[in-house]
Amino acid sequence: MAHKIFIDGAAGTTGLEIRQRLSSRSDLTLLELADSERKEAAARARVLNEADLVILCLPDDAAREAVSLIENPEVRVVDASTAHRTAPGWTYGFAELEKDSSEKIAASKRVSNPGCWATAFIALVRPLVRADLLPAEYPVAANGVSGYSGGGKSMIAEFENKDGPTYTETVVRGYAYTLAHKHLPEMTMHTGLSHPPVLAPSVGRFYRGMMVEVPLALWSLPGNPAPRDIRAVLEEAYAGAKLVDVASEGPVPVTLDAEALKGTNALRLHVFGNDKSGQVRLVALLDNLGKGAGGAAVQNLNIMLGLPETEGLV
Ligand SMILES: NC(=O)C1=CN([C@@H]2O[C@H](COP(=O)(O)OP(=O)(O)OC[C@H]3O[C@@H](n4cnc5c(N)ncnc54)[C@H](OP(=O)(O)O)[C@@H]3O)[C@@H](O)[C@H]2O)C=CC1
Ligand SMILES: CC(=O)N[C@@H](CCC(=O)OP(=O)(O)O)C(=O)O
Repeated sequence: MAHKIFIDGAAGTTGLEIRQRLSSRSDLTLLELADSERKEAAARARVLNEADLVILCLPDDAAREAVSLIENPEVRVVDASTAHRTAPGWTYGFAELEKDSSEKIAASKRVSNPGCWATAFIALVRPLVRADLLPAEYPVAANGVSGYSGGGKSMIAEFENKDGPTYTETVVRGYAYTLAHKHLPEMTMHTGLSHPPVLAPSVGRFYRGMMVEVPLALWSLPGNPAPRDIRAVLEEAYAGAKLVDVASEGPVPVTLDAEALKGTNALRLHVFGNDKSGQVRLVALLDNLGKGAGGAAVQNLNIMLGLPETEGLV
């Protein structure tokens, strides 16, 4: 029998993406609410408790509320918001991260979907911390640019709705100058770093796609690792993964495009190094709505329901 799935927040940016990925699948039945009911707690509570698995594509407070409305102990949850990414009792839904991540996701009733900046950063840094190439105390920084769909409907309106009150002509803008970006807690916890990284994000005038960079001065690390040591650790960490790969060491590209993986569920890691200067630039490319949100949520759903990990994805 088909598994019953409810997407709470199905009319939002992430919800629509996920709906699109699931709607043609014959192994799933989507439970849906009429537009007039989609924000009514009683109607949501009914379908939240009827489903085998729910995906929350809501602002953080509404995601917490949705979890509180679930009384049926059989219902399984994938939360795409920031609300539960470091919460006890929740499994971090990054299937490729640790050798047993997929197994833990499969066994869990509560799975939090990683943030898009966090996905890129953790993918690059966690294997290096685990291999002791990067000491947990090391002061790591990261920068990058995301498409504006990363900010959901309100940011999409800022960039697209010419007649709206928040419209902007901006091409690239930095943000998070409070040094308190909402992904920092998960970035710290799930890499094993002792301190939050310094994150310098920006958003650009393109809909989807992102590029995140972690520059490292290898000469300052214990044991003076070479760029090839960093590459070897990352290649080993993601060997066999279908959605994450380390770009092969070929001719160094002149430029990289933040939109390179838009429309895909892939996460590609690049290692650019210079042996003489003892420096590397680690770069992750992904689609914020793919492996950065909807793609990862569908991957987690597949794993939790015992379906092939990449069903409906590649
Ligand atoms: N966009 C992205 O790239 C990513 C987003 N996420 C996370 O996914 C979640 C959704 O984000 P996103 O899709 O971008 O945001 P959107 O603003 O595009 O969508 C949120 C949806 O939730 C609906 N909603 C708000 N409050 C309630 C409520 N109380 N009950 C039911 N529905 C409600 C909104 O309704 P209405 O349409 O009326 O406004 C909207 O449709 C967020 O937590 C976000 O942080 C995670 C990774 C990446
Ligand atoms: C461009 C932009 O504003 N992006 C959002 C993150 C999008 C995202 O992935 O946030 P969650 O995963 O936490 O929902 C931001 O940096 O706040």
